[in-house]
Amino acid sequence: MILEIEHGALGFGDRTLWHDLNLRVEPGEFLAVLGPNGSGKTSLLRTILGMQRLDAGSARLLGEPIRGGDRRIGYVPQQKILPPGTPLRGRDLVALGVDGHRFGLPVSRAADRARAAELIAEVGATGYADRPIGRLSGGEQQRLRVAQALAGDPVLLLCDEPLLSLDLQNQRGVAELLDRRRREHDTAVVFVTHDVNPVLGLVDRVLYLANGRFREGTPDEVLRSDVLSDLYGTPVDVIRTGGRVVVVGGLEHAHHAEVAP
Ligand SMILES: Nc1ncnc2c1ncn2[C@@H]1O[C@H](COP(=O)(O)OP(=O)(O)OP(=O)(O)O)[C@@H](O)[C@H]1O
Repeated sequence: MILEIEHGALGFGDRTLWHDLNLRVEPGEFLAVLGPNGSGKTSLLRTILGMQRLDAGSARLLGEPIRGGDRRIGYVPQQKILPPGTPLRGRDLVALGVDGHRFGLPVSRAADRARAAELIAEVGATGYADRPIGRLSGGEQQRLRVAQALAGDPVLLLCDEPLLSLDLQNQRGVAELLDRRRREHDTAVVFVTHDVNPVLGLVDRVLYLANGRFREGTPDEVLRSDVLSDLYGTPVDVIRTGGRVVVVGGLEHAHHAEVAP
């Protein structure tokens, strides 16, 4: 098992984000973390990264207590498009992932350069890796961020809304990249998103956070009107149409992007 959270609880002030959270993630598994704004999705990733302590319970990576800065975890943070003037090439961004953690130590530069080139090729970015990163499209920048996250050859990849602001074609491209990684290397993927549709075909299990509670299971087990109505505590309709899932209702809680027009 890659990740195990037992009886996890987290809150801020008198607000509980989630409690009694039991979660196991197996090698190669794709877990989507869903839920409305503020339900604690990013905080869950920060907990797994060791940047946020649980109020109760335990979190383990490969059987050991979570510690910060573990290179066996790759992280694709919430996307920020970099401004055109950013004085960095795509290749530099990836190289930071390769040698950034050994800053100040003698390093084998040639080996690092070769590793960066290998990662860049893995995400299909060789053609533009030497251009200023701020001049690349959102999709191109995102591929390079994924390459950086893969630098430590992670067993677990945490992705926070990695498809945000990408067009459909780029959404598909980045999702396929993550999918290939888990199939070829058995890397587990924990993927935070407000819209499950772009990855619905890849998702093994869903963790749905809302109202200080959660539901966990396959998409068919969780993305159901009765299950989400119970979770939100208000009537919610889950509509499946044209291969998509649309969550309607629970308006004051649901994320706008999940609500049908
Ligand atoms: N360090 C902190 N101190 C106090 N409150 C915090 C802290 N970190 C997060 N919060 C609060 O916890 C709640 C959950 O935040 P989090 O970013 O995990 O939500 P989210 O589900 O990722 O939301 P979104 O979909 O909007 O990104 C928010 O109300 C946030 O303000």
